[in-house]
Amino acid sequence: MTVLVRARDLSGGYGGAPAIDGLDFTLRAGERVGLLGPNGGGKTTLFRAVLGELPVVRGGLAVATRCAVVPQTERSRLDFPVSALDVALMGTLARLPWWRRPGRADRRAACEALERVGLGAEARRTFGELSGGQRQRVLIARALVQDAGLLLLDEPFTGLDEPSSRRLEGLLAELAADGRGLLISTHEVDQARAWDLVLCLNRAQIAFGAPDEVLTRPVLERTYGAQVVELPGGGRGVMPAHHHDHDHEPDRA
Ligand SMILES: Nc1ncnc2c1ncn2[C@@H]1O[C@H](COP(=O)(O)OP(=O)(O)OP(=O)(O)O)[C@@H](O)[C@H]1O
Repeated sequence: MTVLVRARDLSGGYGGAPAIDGLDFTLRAGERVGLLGPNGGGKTTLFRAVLGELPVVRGGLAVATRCAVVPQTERSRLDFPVSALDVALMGTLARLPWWRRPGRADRRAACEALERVGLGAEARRTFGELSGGQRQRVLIARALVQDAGLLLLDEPFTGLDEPSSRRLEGLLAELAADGRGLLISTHEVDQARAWDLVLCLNRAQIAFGAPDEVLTRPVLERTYGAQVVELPGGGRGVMPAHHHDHDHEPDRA
């Protein structure tokens, strides 16, 4: 399969110590790669490197396709009176010269993308009135209109209920089957199990490979520090960083 992203000993950051250090991975067309890491682990920084927004300090990063970001909908402005179609149509702006307004063909492409994500009937609805899962799918439609071969999804399952999550998972599987690459950031271990490959990142690359091989207790503990806990009733959880970060001294008797 075509290689879309290849990182070799990649390090980059914001001028001080590297925020990502020594990354080695390959993402091919048709693959869904989960990007797992704690707060501040470098997930957003890696996205920015892939988008070409961050100078590479060391190593190499080759990106062989157009990329589009699918942001968290919580961070999107929800009080604009824009329709789902308007948001999808924004995807055409990346392709148009600055002096051209979107035309009929662009509107058709935006409508088709909304159909593709199962929201053809919601095109006229106000973006902010849609459910979280629907907004996420509109933002995916926008990325499809950008004709992106690689989608960078920033914690797309945050705040979604179970049916919306299943539906989104199904859509991501279809997009991968179409030959797109997906890089999907998440805090959640169980979410990462759903993907073809997982990249564990805590500034340095901790592991990269199939979920069964990668998501072991030692790897998770190195990814999250000491934050992996056994859950009552079985399974493992990762404590959110703010529950036990260094800001709080342990109680002393
Ligand atoms: N614009 C910036 N300038 C300087 N340092 C930055 C900048 N953005 C991020 N950093 C630093 O780079 C490191 C990695 O941050 P990054 O946002 O990539 O992590 P993340 O995994 O996306 O975290 P989160 O899950 O909380 O979004 C952090 O130490 C952060 O403080």
